Amino acid sequence: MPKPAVALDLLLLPTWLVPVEPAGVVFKDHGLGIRDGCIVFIGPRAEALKCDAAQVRELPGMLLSPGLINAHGHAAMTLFRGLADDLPLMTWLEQHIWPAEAKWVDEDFVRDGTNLAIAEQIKGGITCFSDMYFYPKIASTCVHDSGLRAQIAIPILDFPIPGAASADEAIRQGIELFGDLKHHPRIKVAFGPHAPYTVGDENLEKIRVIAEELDAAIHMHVHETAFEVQQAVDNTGERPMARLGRLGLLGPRFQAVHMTQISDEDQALLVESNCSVIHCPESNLKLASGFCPVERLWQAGVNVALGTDGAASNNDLDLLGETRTAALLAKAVAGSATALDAHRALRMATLNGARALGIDATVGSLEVGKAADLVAFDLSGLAQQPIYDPVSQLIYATGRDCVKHLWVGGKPLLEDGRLTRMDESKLIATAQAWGRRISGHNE
Ligand SMILES: CSC[C@H]1O[C@@H](n2cnc3c(O)ncnc32)[C@H](O)[C@@H]1O
Ligand SMILES: [Zn+2]
Repeated sequence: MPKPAVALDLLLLPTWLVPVEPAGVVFKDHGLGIRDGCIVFIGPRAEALKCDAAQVRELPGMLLSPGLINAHGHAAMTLFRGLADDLPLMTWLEQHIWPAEAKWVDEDFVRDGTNLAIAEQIKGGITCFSDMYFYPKIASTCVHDSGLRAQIAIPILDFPIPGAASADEAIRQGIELFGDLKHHPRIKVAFGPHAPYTVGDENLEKIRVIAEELDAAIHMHVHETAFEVQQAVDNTGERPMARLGRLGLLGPRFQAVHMTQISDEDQALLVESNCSVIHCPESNLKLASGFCPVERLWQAGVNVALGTDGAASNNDLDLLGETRTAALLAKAVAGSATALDAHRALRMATLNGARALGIDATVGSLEVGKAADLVAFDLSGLAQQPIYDPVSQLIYATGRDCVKHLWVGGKPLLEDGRLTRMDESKLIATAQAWGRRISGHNE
């Protein structure tokens, strides 16, 4: 008896298929089949063509990979892009960004800024992002409407913030949003204590208890600069990582963003507790914050994911570019050209991000059974020729302008470089109107 043909909604036939898992593999002339939003088939082209596909899409000259995962950012800060450049972290935050946020951030700002960030990220090959910003309920509505996947981290500080008069209020809102979105297929809610220098022990303990009860992730800026660590040691005699360990916050659900300062004791804590580190190399470079020792962490077994940080400290949400920066910087920091090779860099931008966000059973690699979160990069242009290793070409010689198509859960959000659900000219006009208002040029 001949086997019945596999039924597919969509069959994709790229020149190269990079599954990320197994590591280091490139399949040439293979097909990937999607049914009900999931990957149900991966195999040689000849086998793929035997499937019973409702739609077949040839992708000549294209590399199909898992969608990129931007594991740290502040989406609505796109509207502050370029507002305060070339400054160190604390001057940038205390003298420019926090006053601007106090003046401008409201629900409309977050809606417009988040939609702009979502569109930029889709066009850049990102299928999932982590957001940590004010009015998280608004951001989650934007994500829901867009079709993208996201982790929404509830911002918590010891002082009032836009949308929450106290840390207790922010935590209450977080619990409510967590409950509302518990069964959402694309959105996960996490808790986002801002940083060790803005959240005291009392609130950190509350967050630990609630995150434990809900099995929720904790997403936090940690050890971003040497100044942060030195100030904590001077004031308390304890490094922030040691403090977080003592308070019981560290564990596999803990996402430590930045980590440019890592002593042997800090590294041991990361390894023992199985935390993820989220590396934001361009923000760290631009604010002169320091260098995360990515290769050392990777060799020690720490899961290192990648983030852009907000557009006010980067100044773009280009995770492909960020991956290139990470790969180059890792070599300089390790003093070794073999550090973070192109294949591992792509893994960091995909599967490691999924693992950090606790969604690696669903996304992060091209495997049968996972959701069809995919990006197709066009490598047929002259700047990519000739092609010896398509992954090397993607990381070292390709820009986000080569992103052609993108799917989340099998749904197309980008077709031939065009957004399918968002109006690009409206997004640009809205951002420009905010720019005129913020810069005081609003006649
Ligand atoms: C509570 S999250 C939003 C809060 O964080 C600020 N922020 C943006 N980028 C950074 C960074 O790199 N380090 C510390 N804080 C940052 C943002 O402006 C909001 O106030
Ligand atoms: Zn940040």
